[in-house]
Amino acid sequence: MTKVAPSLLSADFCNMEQGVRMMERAGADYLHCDIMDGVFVPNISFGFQMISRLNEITDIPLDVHLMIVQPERYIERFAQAGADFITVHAEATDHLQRVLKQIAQCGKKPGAVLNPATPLEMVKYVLDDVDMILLMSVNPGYGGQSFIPAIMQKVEDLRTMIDTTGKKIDIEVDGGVDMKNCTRLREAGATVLVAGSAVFGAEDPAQAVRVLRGE
Ligand SMILES: O=C(CO)[C@@H](O)[C@H](O)COP(=O)(O)O
Ligand SMILES: [Fe+2]
Repeated sequence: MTKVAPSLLSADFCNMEQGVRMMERAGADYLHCDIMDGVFVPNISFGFQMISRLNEITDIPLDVHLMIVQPERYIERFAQAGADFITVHAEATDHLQRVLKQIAQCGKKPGAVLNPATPLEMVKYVLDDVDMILLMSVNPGYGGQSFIPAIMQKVEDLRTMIDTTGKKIDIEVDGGVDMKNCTRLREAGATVLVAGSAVFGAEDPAQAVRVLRGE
């Protein structure tokens, strides 16, 4: 079944716990935590301390999306802070396979992330090393952007690539996911949908989560 990971980037940063409780009530499967360093992306969000506190206050698995250069420098710190999934951008490291191994060695679930213009070839030879591939459907850095339509085909192509190997790897899609494109995304093969504005901006977040999940 499709999982929904609301992005805390769309929560009120002065009331983060309230945002977490709202997502617990809404039935979120994961909490998506966007870590931005102001170098890989033109924005700065939050870091270890936030992950650590989130881990203390909730049982929902933390899906930590690292938008930082040379993520290998900080894997242990995010693992210790309580991340469950750690995803790293293929564009941000020269040694993707090594970083994915490092995440697994820390006992966490590794994922590779591709920006919209990055070809699927970049993950073709690391499929043994991931639990998840995250396809960005906006250029990373901000919430509330519009879904790039070409990514629908990319999801289909990645599903074919994964299925031909027989491996069980989640396809997560992040950026501009909403009620209008979620059905097609699930049909294309997405298994985890990240949604910031579509859930936090909804009148009824629980209903939004159900629609995104296809219930
Ligand atoms: O990683 C990112 C942005 O860089 C995302 O996780 C956004 O935070 C998703 O927000 P919406 O596009 O769903 O509003
Ligand atoms: Fe994200």
